[in-house]
Order: sequence, then structure tokens, then C-alpha cells
Amino acid sequence: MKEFKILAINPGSTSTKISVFQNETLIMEKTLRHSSEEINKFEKITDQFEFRKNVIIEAMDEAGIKIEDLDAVVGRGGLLKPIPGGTYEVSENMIEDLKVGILGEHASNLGGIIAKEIADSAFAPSFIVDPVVVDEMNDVARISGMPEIERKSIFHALNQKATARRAAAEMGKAYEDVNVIVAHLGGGISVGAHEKGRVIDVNNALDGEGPFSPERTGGLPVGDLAKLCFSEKFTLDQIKKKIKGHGGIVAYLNTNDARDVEKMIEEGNEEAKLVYDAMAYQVAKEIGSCAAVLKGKVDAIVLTGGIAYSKMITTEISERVSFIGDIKIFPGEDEMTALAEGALRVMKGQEVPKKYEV
Ligand SMILES: Nc1ncnc2c1ncn2[C@@H]1O[C@H](COP(=O)(O)OP(=O)(O)OP(=O)(O)O)[C@@H](O)[C@H]1O
Ligand SMILES: CCCC(=O)O
Repeated sequence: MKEFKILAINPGSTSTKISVFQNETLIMEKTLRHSSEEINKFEKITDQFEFRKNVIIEAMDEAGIKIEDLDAVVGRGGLLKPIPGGTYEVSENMIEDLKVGILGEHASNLGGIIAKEIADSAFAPSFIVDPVVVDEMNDVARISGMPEIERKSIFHALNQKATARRAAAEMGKAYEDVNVIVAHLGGGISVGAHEKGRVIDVNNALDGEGPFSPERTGGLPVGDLAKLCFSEKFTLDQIKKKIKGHGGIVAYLNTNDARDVEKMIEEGNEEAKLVYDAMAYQVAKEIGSCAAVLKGKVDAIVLTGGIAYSKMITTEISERVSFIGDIKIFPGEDEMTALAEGALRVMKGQEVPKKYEV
């Protein structure tokens, strides 16, 4: 059987992770860290394209892996127009939307752009898989209550879908045959209701919905937020930063690292305990909402992301939601494998790549 060599690229805000797979086997893995000095030279995230591409090429060179030997390159997809989940061919219109930041700036916008550039030089195809804008929401979930504002699906689609598939496999079933609630607990938090392979409702993890997280406020009491916006104390940029970046745990406790918070709690800091408990409480409430979305038919609840390593948090959440269904804990995120698997399904002819035609 033909073996495929696949390069997966996952650009984050301060690092670019790269992995090379020979079919399912990982043969090289590297996290290329970028100092704030290097990154801050660039005005926009997409301006970092040449810099990050060159760093990847150097790392491949050092590892002795030739670009021309690659059979495909896959990147984490960014803030595109809303699309259903799956593996997409990188196309010119996609590149345009990623470059202009059609839905905003995000490090993952670079994933598709760099993947295409490197793949083109190897005369190989390039893909993105389950970008953060995967939108499979039911229409009823789009209604916010204010006609000027529609709810949007922006979440950790890549890790949510990969862990939901893994939960289904553990239950001996296909993803398309189960109902799963996935709570991704990372720097941002998203909680999605997966109904037979479609994420029919999920909080917009990037822009003030759902539970608060280490760096984001999640949903807020809107009347009070409106008053704050018109208090003339803050600019729009400052308010946006309060919602995403400087909100949530970091605003209360001055750290975005859950491990620091646990240390504070162990040392008797009561405020830290209250804030940490509140985050777990809000995640549990969101899981409860998703159970209602799925009409109580829940095969499993998955807790994933970096904070799912925390026994304190997973215990606190489990106490409130275990009545809904079995809880599976998959700590961390395996986005590199998820990217490679998405590309492999296409290369092996198991899935037809989707076209970005919106
Ligand atoms: N062993 C651990 N125990 C508790 N918390 C942990 C542990 N390891 C990592 N974390 C926490 O996980 C959080 C980061 O999670 P993760 O790495 O999933 O986020 P990210 O990739 O930066 O952001 P996102 O998941 O939103 O894309 C941090 O708050 C970190 O403190
Ligand atoms: C919302 C998806 C990814 C992120 O947390 O930035």
C-alpha cells in the first residue's frame, strides 16, 4: 500500500507547531517558538507569513526531510467564512479570505497560506481541516434575541471533532452515530453539542459567549456591559481586550495559567478558589444547556484541552454533570494528529476534499 508523507502546520499566537507523518506514524515533531520581539515586528498576523514559512523550511532541513518528498501539506485553518466540518483543498479564493482576514485576525489564518506555498513547491496538494469557523449549527441556534446580532459558530472545531471521533470509537461506534457533548478547556473554552456528526450548537469561544476561561470573559450581563462601553472610560479596543485576552481568570487573579491558580488555592487563597470554582460551575452549566439541545440523548461527555489535566476542575465539573452521561477525559489536544488524519483520509481516497465555495 502507498505510504504518504504529510507535513502538518499549526500556527499559534507565539509558536508554530510542525509534524511530519508517514501515514499514521509520526516521524518528526517540533514546536518553533517565536519571541515577542520577533512577532511584534509585524503589524498584522499575515505579515508573519515569510518569517514563519522560512523557520519551518529551516526546521525541515535540520531534520533532513526534503520538501520535495512531501505528498501533502495540511495547515490549521483560520477565520474563513462559515463552512461545514471536513478537509478542504486550499484554493485561491480561500487564500484571499485568509489574507484579508475576512472574519478577523487569528494565527491559524497563516496555516492555509503557508501550507499552500510549501505544497506548491513540492507539486503536492494542500489542505486545511476543521477550521475554527466550522458552522453546522441548527437555524434555531442562530437566533440571539436581537435581530441585529446573529449567533456565530467559532470554536475549537479541530480538537472537538477529533476527540468526539475518539469517544465514539471507544464506544465501538462511528462519530456519525452518536451524540456527544465536548468541552474544550484551554486558553479559550468552547462547549459543543455534537449530534450524529454535526455540531448543532456551540458557544462562540472567541467573542464573549459561554463560560469564562483563563483569558476570556465568555458571556456577560449585557446591560452592564453596554453601560461600561458608554462610560467613556474605555475605547472599543480596550473593551475588546477585556473580553478576549485580558478577561476571565487573568483579570481576577493576574495569571492565565491554571497551574498557578491551583497553587494559590493550595496556599489558602480564597478568591482564587471562588474564581476557579466559578469557571468549573459555568462549564457545567454550559454542558447542561447542550444536554437540553440534544434532548437528553447524550452518549458521552468529553472534557479535553490543557485544563482537562486538572483533577480539581474535572472533579468539580463531573460532580455536576455525571447524571447526564458517561464522562471521558482526554487531556490536552492532539491537533497535529487530527490535521494529518484529515489529510490522510483524502489521500487514501476515504473522503472527497471539500471545496471552499462561499
Ligand atoms: N497539568 C495541568 N493542570 C492544570 N492546568 C493545566 C495543565 N497543563 C496545562 N494547563 C492549563 O491549560 C491552559 C492552556 O490550555 P491549552 O494548551 O489547551 O490552551 P491553548 O492551546 O493555549 O489555547 P486554546 O486551547 O484556547 O487554543 C492553561 O491555563 C494551562 O495552565
Ligand atoms: C476559538 C478557537 C480558537 C481559539 O481559542 O483561539
